[in-house]
Amino acid sequence: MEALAEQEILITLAGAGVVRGGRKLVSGVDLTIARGEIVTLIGPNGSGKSTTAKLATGVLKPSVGTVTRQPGLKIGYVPQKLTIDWTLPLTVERLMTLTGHFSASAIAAALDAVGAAHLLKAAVQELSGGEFQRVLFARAMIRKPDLLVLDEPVQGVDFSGEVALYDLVRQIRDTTRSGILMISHDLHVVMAETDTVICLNGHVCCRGTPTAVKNSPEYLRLFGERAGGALALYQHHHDHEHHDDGCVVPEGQTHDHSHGHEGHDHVR
Ligand SMILES: Nc1ncnc2c1ncn2[C@@H]1O[C@H](COP(=O)(O)OP(=O)(O)OP(=O)(O)O)[C@@H](O)[C@H]1O
Repeated sequence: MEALAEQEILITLAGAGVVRGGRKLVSGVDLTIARGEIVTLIGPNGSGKSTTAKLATGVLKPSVGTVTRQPGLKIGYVPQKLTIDWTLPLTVERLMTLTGHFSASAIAAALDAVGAAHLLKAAVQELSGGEFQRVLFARAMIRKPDLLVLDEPVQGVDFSGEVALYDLVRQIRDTTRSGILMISHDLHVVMAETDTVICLNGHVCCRGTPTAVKNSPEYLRLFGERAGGALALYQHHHDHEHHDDGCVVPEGQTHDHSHGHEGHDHVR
């Protein structure tokens, strides 16, 4: 992340809370999301992750505190579940146009950006979990959002698919410079590239970099027994270089703009 003064803040929640039927669903939430920042919400079931995301996106209004969004902010949303009539045939191409009219070239570009260009004519019913998530990413990104909200992006995806999807999230952040708000329903796995983890338990229990949260007494108190004291960080290191368009430079070729990357492993 850039220095604080240079950050373009997209959304600010200040002391925000939601009360329903006299009950506080979530309270006292302070958070900002800046352009190019990845913020991940974690917490047990019912701790207020979805409610906080809804406050940020404007689906819910705060009962207490304030929520400020940059004027004209465009938000792309990747839902946790999509209600589809699985008995009706539906191609990826058609799914992309269900919620808006987009040109064939815009659809092709959005699918290409998530590595799913070849799936244009595929039946949605026949996609793997990881392919389906990629198509949902493309569907959210086709509007070129300033902020992408991902509700459990790796749900129903096996480990190698999970690694690839986290890579894709990082790549989307790097290429589009959108802000990313991620809800992780898995308590213990957070993308290491997350700039800020916010751990909720009806209120903000702790926050910081993944490493800071992993070591914080509040996190250990909240999840210690179940988590075995470990917040697993998915990490990405490079031993390859990228062209300016993000493509990997083939082995044996050189690229002027060295990224200074070292080592390549995926750890979680
Ligand atoms: N519209 C609503 N009216 C009343 N209570 C609600 C409403 N929406 C959510 N809640 C309650 O608010 C609390 C926070 O819910 P929320 O969905 O934000 O949690 P979460 O952390 O996203 O949970 P999960 O991991 O289970 O999805 C829960 O106790 C939930 O039952």
